[in-house]
Amino acid sequence: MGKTLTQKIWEEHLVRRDSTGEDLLYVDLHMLHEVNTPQAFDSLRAAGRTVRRPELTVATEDHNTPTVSTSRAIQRPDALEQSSLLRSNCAEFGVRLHRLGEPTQGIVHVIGPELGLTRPGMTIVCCDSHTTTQGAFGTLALGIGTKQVEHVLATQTLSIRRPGDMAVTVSGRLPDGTTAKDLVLALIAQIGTAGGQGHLIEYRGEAISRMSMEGRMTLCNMSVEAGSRAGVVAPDETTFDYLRHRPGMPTGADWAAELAYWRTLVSDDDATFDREVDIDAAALTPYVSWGTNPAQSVSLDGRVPAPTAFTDPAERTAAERALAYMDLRPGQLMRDLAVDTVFVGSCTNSRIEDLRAAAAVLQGRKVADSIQMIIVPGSAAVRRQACAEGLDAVFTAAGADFRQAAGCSMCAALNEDRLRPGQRAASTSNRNFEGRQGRGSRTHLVSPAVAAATAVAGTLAAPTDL
Ligand SMILES: CC(C)[C@H](C(=O)O)[C@@H](O)C(=O)O
Ligand code: SF4
Repeated sequence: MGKTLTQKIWEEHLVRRDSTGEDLLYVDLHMLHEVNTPQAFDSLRAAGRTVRRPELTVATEDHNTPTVSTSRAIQRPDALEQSSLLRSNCAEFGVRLHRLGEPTQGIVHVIGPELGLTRPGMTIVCCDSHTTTQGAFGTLALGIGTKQVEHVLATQTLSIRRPGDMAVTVSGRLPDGTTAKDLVLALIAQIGTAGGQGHLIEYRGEAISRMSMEGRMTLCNMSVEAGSRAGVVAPDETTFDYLRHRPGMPTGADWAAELAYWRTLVSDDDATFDREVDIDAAALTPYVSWGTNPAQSVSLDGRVPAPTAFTDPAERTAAERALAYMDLRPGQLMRDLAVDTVFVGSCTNSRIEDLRAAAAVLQGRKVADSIQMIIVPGSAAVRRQACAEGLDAVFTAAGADFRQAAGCSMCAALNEDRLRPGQRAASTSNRNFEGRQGRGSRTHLVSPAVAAATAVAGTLAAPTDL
């Protein structure tokens, strides 16, 4: 019987299978950031162990770091402690750390691909749920917890039960102005936040083949918001073109050999999936979230739903609670909702293509007086590229605040960038949970183009509304 892409990668990395059904997988790349890691290093030290493969372990500073300047000190004492522990732990155990201020620093899921660390067929783990992002390269990229981080540090292996395979086939083409972000919000609205639970999602179909690497990363990034352990896209010419000139890529015959292997990383025609979902790309429109989980999303053309529209009692209760928290009434037009803040950033949408999309809308326009717009690059390299293309001038002329330093920023409000209680944001991030962008904050998840159009209009808007 044929194999799926994830089966192929899994088998290639299988060290052994134990009697309980747990598999021990070899890990090709272990990524770290300041959150969730101090305890793992403490336990490692207490057990008298070292990092088994420091050269396959890479760290960056992203969650707690300031964005106004690379030289600003971290303000929150606990965040400062976490960050200094990452620095001392990396120094002690010989792990390469991409520090704030270095040209290679950035959000962990943004720098992996950028630095050529992420390659098809690899297993990648990181102490962060959105590690799924890197599945866009045909890698098995999994988020892990602190206990597992310690295990991987010590052994370079991960103990894990194999999830099922799920195919999401997106046929047809996305209409102009509808992006990977809209697709993934529509998908999660359709299948729910548990729709991918117990599965690894493979995205396939014409719309995926036509999608840029940035778009595929956005899609795979939010796979975890559908409850899935990972999202993957089979590598193709788009992937190879993205990787060809990355640092450390092989050249000549070695590149040809890599390519030949990477081309085998596709699901066989007769491979079977445990669950299949089909989506018609042509029927999609820009999507926005109205509630407090990503599944509570509708078309921008739509209205805030009434809780009575949900037949499932749990969903109805969740909708009631979300409307109260978000201060919304059933029937309100999404386009009528005014926001205070627009945030373009996060590992979902902070890459160069996202910044270009925002700049294309802001070009020759002004951010509304009522709005604060902040744009935070996903990495120092994205910022340099944006400046080289003159996007910084577009942002500044429009009245947006293009931050100096890369990081997670207002996505999770672990640094100083946060909303005040009751403030409403259009945000290109991936989570709209209660309090996610600061205590009492209200988040509407959107694409970069919708974010920028909203900044100009003052209310949720698409570029075509301007
Ligand atoms: C802090 C980190 C562990 C967390 C995650 O795992 O995703 C964060 O990145 C998030 O997005 O909520
Ligand atoms: S940008 Fe947001 S979602 Fe991504 S890793 Fe940082 S906090 Fe998590």
